[in-house]
Amino acid sequence: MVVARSGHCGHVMTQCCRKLGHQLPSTMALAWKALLGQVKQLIPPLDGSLHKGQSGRVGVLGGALDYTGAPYFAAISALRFGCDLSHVLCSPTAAGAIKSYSPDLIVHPILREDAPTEHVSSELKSILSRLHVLVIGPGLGREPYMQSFAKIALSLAKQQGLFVVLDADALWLVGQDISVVKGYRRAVVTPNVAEFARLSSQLGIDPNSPADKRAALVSRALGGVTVLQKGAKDIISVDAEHAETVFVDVEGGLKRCGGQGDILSGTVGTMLAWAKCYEDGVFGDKSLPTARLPLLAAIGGSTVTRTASRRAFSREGRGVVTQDMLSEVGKAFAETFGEELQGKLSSSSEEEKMSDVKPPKPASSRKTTTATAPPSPAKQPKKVDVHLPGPSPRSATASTSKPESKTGSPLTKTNIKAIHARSSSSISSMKKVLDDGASASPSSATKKPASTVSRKRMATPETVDDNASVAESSVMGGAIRRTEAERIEYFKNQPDCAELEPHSVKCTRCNKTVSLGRQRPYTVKPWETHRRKCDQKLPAGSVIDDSASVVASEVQSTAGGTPRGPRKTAEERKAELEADERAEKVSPDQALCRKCQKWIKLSPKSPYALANWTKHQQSCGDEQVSSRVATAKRKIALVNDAQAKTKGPRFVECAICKATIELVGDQDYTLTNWEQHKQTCPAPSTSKAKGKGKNKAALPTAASTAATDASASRGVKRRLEDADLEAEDPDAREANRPRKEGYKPVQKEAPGMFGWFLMPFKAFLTGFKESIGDAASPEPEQDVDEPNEPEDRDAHGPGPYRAEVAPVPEFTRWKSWDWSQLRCSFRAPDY
Ligand SMILES: NC(=O)C1=CN([C@@H]2O[C@H](COP(=O)(O)OP(=O)(O)OC[C@H]3O[C@@H](n4cnc5c(N)ncnc54)[C@H](OP(=O)(O)O)[C@@H]3O)[C@@H](O)[C@H]2O)[C@@H](O)CC1
Ligand SMILES: Nc1ncnc2c1ncn2[C@@H]1O[C@H](COP(=O)(O)OP(=O)(O)OP(=O)(O)O)[C@@H](O)[C@H]1O
Repeated sequence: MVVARSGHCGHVMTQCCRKLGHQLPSTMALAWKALLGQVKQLIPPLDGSLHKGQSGRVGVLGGALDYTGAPYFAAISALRFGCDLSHVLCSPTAAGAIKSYSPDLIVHPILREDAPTEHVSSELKSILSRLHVLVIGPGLGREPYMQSFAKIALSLAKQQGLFVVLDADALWLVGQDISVVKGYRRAVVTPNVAEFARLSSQLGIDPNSPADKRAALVSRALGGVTVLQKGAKDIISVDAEHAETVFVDVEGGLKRCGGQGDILSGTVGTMLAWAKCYEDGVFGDKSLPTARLPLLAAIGGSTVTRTASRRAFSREGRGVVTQDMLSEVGKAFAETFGEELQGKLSSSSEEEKMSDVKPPKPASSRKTTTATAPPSPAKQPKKVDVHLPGPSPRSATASTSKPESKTGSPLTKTNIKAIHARSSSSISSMKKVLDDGASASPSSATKKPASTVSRKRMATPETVDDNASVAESSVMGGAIRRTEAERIEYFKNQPDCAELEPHSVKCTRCNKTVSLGRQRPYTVKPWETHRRKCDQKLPAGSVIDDSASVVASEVQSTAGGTPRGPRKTAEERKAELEADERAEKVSPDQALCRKCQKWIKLSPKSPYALANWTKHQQSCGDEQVSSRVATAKRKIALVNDAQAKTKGPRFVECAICKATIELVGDQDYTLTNWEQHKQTCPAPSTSKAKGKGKNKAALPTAASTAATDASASRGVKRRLEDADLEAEDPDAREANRPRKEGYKPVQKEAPGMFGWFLMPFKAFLTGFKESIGDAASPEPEQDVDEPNEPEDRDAHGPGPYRAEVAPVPEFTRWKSWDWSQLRCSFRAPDY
């Protein structure tokens, strides 16, 4: 492993060759571990706390007639790596095959060669809005229509701020038009040898430049896009404000069967999906700067993919195929990041499961010949005993009662030292990591699982990091001791501190006095603990560690937060609230949210307190949650709109004038244009259609609209077309219609005395006959509008489907009733 990192004004390069294994200077090993530790911070906890989708929703765009394996490999490896949902967006020519490979994949055959671009675009937009990352390229091919859809998808992904991986034929697209990705730093390109050579020459990179610097040059030429140059060693480089290059030469398999690059794109994709969740605050502490997330994701994906390749090759040797790698991905993950991150239940059954994750057999007992894969000590599975990544502040807080962080890293004093070795700011270079790491003894860095001793220690502020700086503790729970003067200085630099006393300090944020303990003056730990709690109570966007950490400020800038300066006065808060466009009305103790029209209570104590408001805006502005409900409501409105003949998320066809109205807006089913059209349509209202003859045929019923809704855009046939309605009695569907002139009331004689007596029994019999008739009616089903496919119902929720009532049998049928039929009809159905 070689890690190089350079700033603009200097160049720091440290070599750490993993091939030397135990001979490595401990500092080098620690550098790699520190890097992996940062990667680990992107791994979501596997403790049941997250719901479906929060561990990543990955999309793979690719798959045409020739290539069905590539998108499958990418999408399934994303799942095997640990994402929750994996979608494939492909051509219908590939969809059937991909679906048949795995029921775990969600396959959207939307890239139809003959489909209007705007329809595909609208469908892409809808799907992309549900993803965390889009991998473009595996099996994409170079047919113009696939390339053009890929271009649209990339542009939509950029609009939505998605992370993207560009692989295989998507790199062809990039080569044709560099501007599609230039400057988009949430992209990772993963060229193989041939693709890299092509891309470099397209970008005008000097072919005589040093081979290990070319990835950086490509990254720079692409405006800071992360480059993962695949090869005997993977070179991962980003060259933007800060330049960083990481060489991953973790041992891979010896066979280069096709599809391994697709696996890599899937694993990097999942890491990026996690990065998105991390960035959104779903888990973790947001301490990693956004700018580094693609690089870290690439390191994680590359390391695990190569390890999976090695494991599969160890099993199968020359006969290895890419499919063999799939079952190794999870194990390679455990090998890379530690088994505890692969998920552990407390039950013994689960321990059995985890015991499957065995290190490969010693070389002598491996299937592969030792001649082709001679194992060296360094090539033994890497056992990550040291957990360098800092637990999130939350986990660290929790550690008093629970010795392991959320991500499972045991918190020992050794670890804390090692954790401290990790750079806490983007200014600090890998050199700092190495220097710090050097001070930690290698033996201590490689042993000691979490012990009760360390747990106990963790619980005692004095013995742990009562003096750690906020930057250090928030990032890694560091442990350094400071003099009293330094501690006082530390408090002075805290923007939320007031009324500092040796054993107490006031938090201006919550107005509480925080006790600093009696043991030592100006102890930092209790204050930090308080701050973390205080931070958690406030929305994530405003939880900014403004203690001068560049990391924090970078995170803050990406989270769109504003730094917390000195406490604002009521006047200032009022001004801020009034200037906030999202607030329609403002009063000292409440504000009306323009978006959801709810009054948000501020604080009864302090006027114009902003915490609740900010909190509300976060959830109200949460596209994922609220917009889905709103979209569903708009869709239902459209489904029940008789004037909407066919409809999709981005268009409606008017049943009257047959015009197709484009639904323009950020969200699907934005009905503004449609409502406008209804106002101006030649025969706009439903009432006109009713009974007047000329327009009525154009209006399908709500029921038929519902039945055809989701299928309409997908070309599924509709049953009740206009023609059917025309044939029907025009009045047949009106509930209350006036009697016509020809109406004659039914003439019936009044029953006699005995008749009155029998009446209830007759009524009962009639009802009974009818119900039997319904149940046993041998009539075949007639022209029943099939409800939407179950898939559609699942996707869009229940709609107003038409209830079909079987025709009531005639009395003649009752007369010739065969009781044996009755018995049959009541038999439980034979499934
Ligand atoms: N099962 C499936 O469905 C799979 C589908 N796949 C999909 O296929 C599509 C095309 O992808 P591709 O990489 O095969 O490019 P392609 O244009 O055929 O290669 C052009 C020429 O470049 C060279 N060359 C390639 N790689 C090289 C290397 N690493 N190192 C050195 N040279 C290398 C080599 O030329 P040579 O020099 O050997 O003549 C090769 O003939 C893409 O969509 C991909 O996703 C694959 O993922 C595999 C599994
Ligand atoms: N010589 C090598 N030794 C070890 N690992 C390698 C070597 N070359 C590539 N790899 C690894 O194999 C994986 C796929 O790289 P490769 O160059 O085969 O991609 P690709 O050609 O795009 O694959 P695909 O066949 O899916 O298109 C990467 O993880 C890479 O690290």
